[in-house]
Amino acid sequence: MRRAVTLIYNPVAGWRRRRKLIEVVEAMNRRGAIVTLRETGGPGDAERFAREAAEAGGTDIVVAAGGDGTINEVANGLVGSQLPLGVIPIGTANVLAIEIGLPTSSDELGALLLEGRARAIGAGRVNKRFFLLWVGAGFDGRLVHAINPVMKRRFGKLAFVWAGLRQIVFPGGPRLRVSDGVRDVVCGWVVVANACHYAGKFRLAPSVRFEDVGLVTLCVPARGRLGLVWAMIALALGRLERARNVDVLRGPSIHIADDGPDEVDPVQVDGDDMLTLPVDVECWDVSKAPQIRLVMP
Ligand SMILES: Nc1ncnc2c1ncn2[C@@H]1O[C@H](COP(=O)(O)OP(=O)(O)OP(=O)(O)O)[C@@H](O)[C@H]1O
Repeated sequence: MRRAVTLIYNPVAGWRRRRKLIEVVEAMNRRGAIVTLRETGGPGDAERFAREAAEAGGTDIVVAAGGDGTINEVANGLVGSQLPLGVIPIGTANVLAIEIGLPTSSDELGALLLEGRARAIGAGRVNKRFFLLWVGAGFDGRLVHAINPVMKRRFGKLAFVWAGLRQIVFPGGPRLRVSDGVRDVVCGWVVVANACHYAGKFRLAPSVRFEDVGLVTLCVPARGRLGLVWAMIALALGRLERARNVDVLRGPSIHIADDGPDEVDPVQVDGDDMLTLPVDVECWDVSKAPQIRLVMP
């Protein structure tokens, strides 16, 4: 059983879910764990805290308490160490928690973090940075870039809906060129997925299982209003991956670039506005080192 827990907490993640965090910490304390809390003050802190915990030693697990962006940072900080990564999902969308089926009961989650098995997971790398869920450009890169953090904190998922509607009403995103070395596709929205779920419980890529090796790249034509509305409906129905006008690439390395005039095109990584085009994405399966070890049910 793990006893020494480093808890990296993002106080601005999520939407009124602090109660959940307290309950899980209490559940771990009841089982004899000693929890050291580190609160982030801005982007980059979670990754640095995780790296410091790994270098200092004396901790059995590093737990990310926040949303998918915080988990991404902690995972990147732990890469190369043998320390397991645990998750307390208190973010806005919490897609990783849905994907791996984390228990919703705080007591069960506390027990899992201390006693659950840590498994090496397949992931992806984008411009040498690890991601667990997806990399997106075009429609969702712009959407995440446009989200106002104050609105997100205040209105939670509604902030995404609002930003999405704005993208649909005022379309005109970049033309993207996506290549896996074999095929070259031009589209308006691309998502490279290591997970099935997307933006909550939507099933973006039903053929992907988080536990399995491999990335799936969906190239969606959506640029104009009608195309975007169609893509949202297909996403809501879980049909995007199988739609006839969506090109699906399964190669292990993907290059994404702007096909139009020079613009700065934002790229979302695990739901955070993190990079700009062009990007190189590669599959990082469990046979490669270093690894990320995640505590999963
Ligand atoms: N004290 C802070 N002030 C402002 N931003 C912070 C602070 N600490 C961390 N951040 C940044 O907050 C961003 C959002 O965090 P995170 O993704 O975990 O939450 P979320 O967006 O609410 O959840 P989700 O990704 O599940 O929708 C991250 O990019 C992180 O770097």
